[in-house]
Amino acid sequence: MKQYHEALKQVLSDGVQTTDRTGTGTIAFFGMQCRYPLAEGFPLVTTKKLHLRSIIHELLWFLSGDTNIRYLKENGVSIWDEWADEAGDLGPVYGKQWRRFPALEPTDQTDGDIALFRAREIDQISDLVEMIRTSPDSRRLIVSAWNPGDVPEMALPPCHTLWQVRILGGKLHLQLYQRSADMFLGVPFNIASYALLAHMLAHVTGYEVGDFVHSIGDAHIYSNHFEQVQTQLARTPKPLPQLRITRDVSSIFDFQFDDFKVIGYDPDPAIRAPVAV
Ligand SMILES: Nc1nc(=O)c2c([nH]1)NC[C@@H]1CN(c3ccc(C(=O)N[C@@H](CCC(=O)O)C(=O)O)cc3)CN21
Ligand SMILES: O=c1ccn([C@H]2C[C@H](O)[C@@H](COP(=O)(O)O)O2)c(=O)[nH]1
Repeated sequence: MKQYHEALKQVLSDGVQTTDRTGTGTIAFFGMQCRYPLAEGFPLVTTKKLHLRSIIHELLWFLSGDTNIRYLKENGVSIWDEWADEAGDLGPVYGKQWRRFPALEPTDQTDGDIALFRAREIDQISDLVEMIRTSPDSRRLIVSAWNPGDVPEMALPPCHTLWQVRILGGKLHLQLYQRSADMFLGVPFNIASYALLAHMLAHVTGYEVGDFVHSIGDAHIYSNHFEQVQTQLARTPKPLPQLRITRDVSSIFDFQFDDFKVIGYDPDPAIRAPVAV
């Protein structure tokens, strides 16, 4: 995970102090890209202990189309608690947009001089897997969580905004555009989550895993994470663990928590930090 350490160092050295929505204050650097060749190992940060459990459950929850934190809570995952309402709802966030992106289809009917449209929902994940199978040379393999019409209804507008898959040389590559990145708390989760997604997609479509490319808009370190970042940067990254999918799964929606094993993860101790809400 040298790339992640380099990214933290770049924010510290080239970033600019700024205010932000949460009132915490950050050092921010705009526009960066890191590449993680997934064949070299699973990109799980080793210089602090990460809960892969939370990461796996969160991804399965996105893929199921759920936007209520009930499933996460039942599985001991608390990372979304601060943003949910009393009923546990987050509004039309990732799960909704990935699986049921709202769209309007024109009809040839009218009501007086008003044109009538039919409401439909686009399952971007099913469509993506289908497109990988039928047009593997496509440059249009895109999933968007950013839906301007729904943003006002969301507890938090999507940070991981849009991602693209590309099949090249028998390998499945995945690039994420993340508009806003909490480099200390969120980013280690985001890297592992999208690397896991690339493994899952490669598994169900029969490709080798290629690179995970992480493109970031606003890369920031919160002012109450500076000490933690120094502690982490003083540690030396260890060899990466390996991810094994232990069952032959044919649908992207059939994965279960127990299908994933991480071998050889030997992290340094966890580093606690407050999350900016
Ligand atoms: N400011 C901020 N940063 C984020 O990373 C973030 C948000 N807000 N809002 C929505 C989600 C929630 N995410 C979170 C929230 C908390 C942790 C966190 O506290 N991580 C701890 C412990 C995690 C655990 O319980 O497993 C860590 O040490 O990594 C991580 C990601 C990522 N996102
Ligand atoms: O997956 C995630 C989700 C959220 N974040 C961080 C990035 C920012 O620190 C906040 C969101 O605040 P905005 O004002 O909406 O940008 O959450 C993350 O890093 N990863």
